[in-house]
Amino acid sequence: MRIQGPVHSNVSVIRQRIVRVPPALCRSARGRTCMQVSCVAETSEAAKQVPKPTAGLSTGAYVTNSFGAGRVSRDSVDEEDVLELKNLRNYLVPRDSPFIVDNNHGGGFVGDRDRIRLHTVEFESADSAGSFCADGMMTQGDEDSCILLPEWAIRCGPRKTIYFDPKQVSAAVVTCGGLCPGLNDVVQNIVYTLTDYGVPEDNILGIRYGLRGFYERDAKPITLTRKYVDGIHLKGGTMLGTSRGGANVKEIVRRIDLWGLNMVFVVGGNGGNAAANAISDECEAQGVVCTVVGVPKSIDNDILLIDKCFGFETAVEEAQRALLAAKVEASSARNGLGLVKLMGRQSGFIAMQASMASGVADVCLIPEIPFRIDKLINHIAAVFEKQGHCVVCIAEGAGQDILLNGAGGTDASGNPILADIGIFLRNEFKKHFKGDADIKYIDPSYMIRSVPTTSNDRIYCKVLGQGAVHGAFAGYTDITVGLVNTHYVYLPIPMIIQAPRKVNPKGRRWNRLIAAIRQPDFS
Ligand SMILES: Nc1ncnc2c1ncn2[C@@H]1O[C@H](COP(=O)(O)OP(=O)(O)OP(=O)(O)O)[C@@H](O)[C@H]1O
Ligand SMILES: O=P(O)(O)OC[C@H]1O[C@](O)(CO)[C@@H](O)[C@@H]1O
Repeated sequence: MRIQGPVHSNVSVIRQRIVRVPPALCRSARGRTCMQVSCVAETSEAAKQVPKPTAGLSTGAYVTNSFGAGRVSRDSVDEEDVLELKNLRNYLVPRDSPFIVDNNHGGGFVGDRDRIRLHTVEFESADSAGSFCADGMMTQGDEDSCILLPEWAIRCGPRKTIYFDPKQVSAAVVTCGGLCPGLNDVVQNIVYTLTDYGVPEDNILGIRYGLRGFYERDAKPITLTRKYVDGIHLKGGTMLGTSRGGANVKEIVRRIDLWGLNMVFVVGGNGGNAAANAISDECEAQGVVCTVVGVPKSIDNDILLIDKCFGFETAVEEAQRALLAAKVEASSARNGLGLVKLMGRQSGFIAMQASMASGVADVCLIPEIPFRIDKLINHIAAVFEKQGHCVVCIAEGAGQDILLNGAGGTDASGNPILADIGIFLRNEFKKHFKGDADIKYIDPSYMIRSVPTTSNDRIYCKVLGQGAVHGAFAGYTDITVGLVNTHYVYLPIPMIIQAPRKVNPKGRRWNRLIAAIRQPDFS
């Protein structure tokens, strides 16, 4: 549907204002400055200086910084202390959900004001581990990048009132970026849920080979019927195909308009969600009424706020197998050194979790924490001394600063092309230990991300696929769906794409690992 003039989505006005946050919120960040939200020191004098909410800004309402938001008061939470979502409801006609006849199979519905708490831990003091940025999220893995968040996020799920006539829906599904276990599962469940609502099968398009498939002549979209997607979850990869680059947003929106699409589902990572956001903005600018919903996919697990991305658990399962193989090889040789390189361009979640899960890693190196080769080699020598062999796990993005000839440049999507730290380390180890160590190097990267999902991930993908469609029928746009604090929520895309999520070097998870493997500081 096209309307005259730009679409002004029915989002309540977001007030661009930087606030001084009252002391209660700064308990864990005493005296520090949070990014874009200045925290007031915890003194009564400072407390007096906290400005009163201005007219129109009700107590407990939230105020935004770049996109995140700072709570005004913990004690006066009201409906507005929530991560707001854009919607197109002003341009759509509300109607009953088709599932209302049997009360959604007896299971009931989710209300628009159902919400999930974002701040779940109450810390005793600023000394408690993880207390810094307790009421927000860190975008850079360091303390200065803390962005405060409101108290609540809107709950994901089916609504009693929907804003599209299912018979009039024309939808498209696209997968983009690198592979990740579960892509097919998500596509399948989007198709199943759309047709459950009553969307005609002929009206569901699968876009081929990523975003370029919207407009490239040699990759025509396919029609996604239930039969077509039956059983695709048993295979790895994506039956739609994927690619990097090719995000010509104007051209994409031209096709959306031409084909009369009113729902677009983008299954992608930080890049794919940035594309979804750009498409949503362009639709708005061109007056094209089309809801754009992201499903966050990242084998690196680097999406802000989301507990874990789909496919990540499967990836860890596969990755730890490589570590187990390295252990067998290493422990069968005198001074055996098993070196495993895992994916993780900017975030070391796979390496950290696989190291922890395997129980065999002696060293784990991740992009977030710099290391010195001499210190690393000294430690490996000490491990040889103690147990006769050593297993080292390294994320591909680790140690880029020490590589003499970085690969440089960017891929078609603008992601940095990394130099191969695995090969580099193997050569350094060979140079140093000469014949005194038996080095086995394993790089299972593409094997890990090409497998089908484990059962937990399969279930997760089902919920995400269903949730994405429920969100679209609810009239929301520019949203993504994910698990946050173990509940399913809708999040505004601009909030999650501010930066890739990183391992917190001072967080409990990393701390647990280095304590378990007795890893010293290599910096
Ligand atoms: N800022 C952006 N605006 C519009 N499109 C973008 C933007 N960033 C990336 N894209 C597009 O989104 C698509 C996916 O991006 P990218 O290749 O970076 O993978 P991703 O979605 O981040 O997944 P992965 O985690 O596998 O890297 C590409 O087609 C890319 O051109
Ligand atoms: O070789 P490709 O397909 O560009 O993907 C490699 C990248 O994709 C990811 O799997 C996900 O972003 C990274 O870990 C990795 O660096």
